[in-house]
Amino acid sequence: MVPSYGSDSPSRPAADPAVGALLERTLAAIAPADSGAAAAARDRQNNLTKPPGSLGLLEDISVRLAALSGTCPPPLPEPAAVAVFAADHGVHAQGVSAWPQEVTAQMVANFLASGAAVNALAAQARARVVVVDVGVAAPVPDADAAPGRLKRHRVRNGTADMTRGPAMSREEALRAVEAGIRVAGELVDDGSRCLLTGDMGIANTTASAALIAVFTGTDPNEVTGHGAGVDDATRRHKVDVVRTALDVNRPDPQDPVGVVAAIGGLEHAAIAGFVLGAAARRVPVILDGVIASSAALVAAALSPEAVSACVAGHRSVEPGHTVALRQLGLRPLVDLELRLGEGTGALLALPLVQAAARTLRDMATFDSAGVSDQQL
Ligand SMILES: Cc1cc2ncn([C@H]3O[C@H](COP(=O)(O)O)[C@@H](O)[C@H]3O)c2cc1C
Ligand SMILES: O=C(O)c1cccnc1
Repeated sequence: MVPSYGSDSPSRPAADPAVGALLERTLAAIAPADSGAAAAARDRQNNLTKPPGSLGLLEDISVRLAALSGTCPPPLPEPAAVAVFAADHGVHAQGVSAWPQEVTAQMVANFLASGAAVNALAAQARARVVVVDVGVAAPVPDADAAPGRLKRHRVRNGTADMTRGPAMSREEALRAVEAGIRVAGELVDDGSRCLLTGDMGIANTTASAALIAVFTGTDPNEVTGHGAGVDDATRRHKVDVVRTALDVNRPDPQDPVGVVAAIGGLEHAAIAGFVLGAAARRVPVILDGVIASSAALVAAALSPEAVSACVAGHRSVEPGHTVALRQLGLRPLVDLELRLGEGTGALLALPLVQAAARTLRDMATFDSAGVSDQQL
């Protein structure tokens, strides 16, 4: 069936009644974290051969993994897969990026040729890379040239300019969310036990700032950064562009799909779905930078329980990232002053998440090792 684009407003129901059903099923499948498994993990941590609490944040992560899986010890979060969701942005026409829009499609080709930072770091962390075209504005390489590595879920050729009206229709946003859910499900069905978010979309830090401003109620100036390298004057212009987009669309945070349709990107919608899909399958999802965390705000607005599946991989230098993480209640694992995206920060955190599960699973207890647990 050929989907109809651009006809329905984001505040009205989707025109195709089948669109949205997968999202509804996914939201219904997300269950609260298992407090019994969390208590068992906390208890086990306190009986392992180390001073209680000495593994710091790794202990907290191990408890979160147990609560998510409902078992103690939880399964090791491996093998891992990073999904790089790629899309273009109509707001690029407002001069908000230092880079031409074609770079999105060119970088997709680079990902498929294994030449990008995400590929190098995925090789280092032994993670699989899949690239998902949810809305690139130009042709991308033939999927046959990269079997199993390119997933075609293009909803439209980039969004419309959000300073002139909604970036996309509600139906398009739902299609992108459902593409993300599908990708998460396919990766888990293929054996992945840890999912990582990645993004590629020139101008997507502008849409991210708009999403974070709406969901956190923060002034756009506080959440808009330099992205992939704009100067200070252009950053100030980006703030004005975000303000205009909010004035024109008046997004309502009570309607998360409407918000992402109005001022988000297709990759934001898809990453929100990816997070929800991971949560429904009770598989951890490591969030990358500001794009991922702005998309996680959409997911959290649809299902607060979905945050239980999320680990914040890192803190990027984008100011909105810190604001979004605070709202999500997530503490980033590494802070290397990255400002790249693609999934790089999530991949750097992956060995730490795996270490958290492995220490909980593999260490001896005071009893089993015959070590005294009595402190002086
Ligand atoms: C060569 C290149 C590779 C990238 N990989 C990720 N990004 C990152 O930068 C873009 C967002 O920044 P802005 O909003 O300022 O355009 C996104 O594509 C993001 O993934 C890249 C950007 C460039 C130029
Ligand atoms: O925070 C990020 O992930 C980021 C920052 C700048 C450009 N792209 C991504």
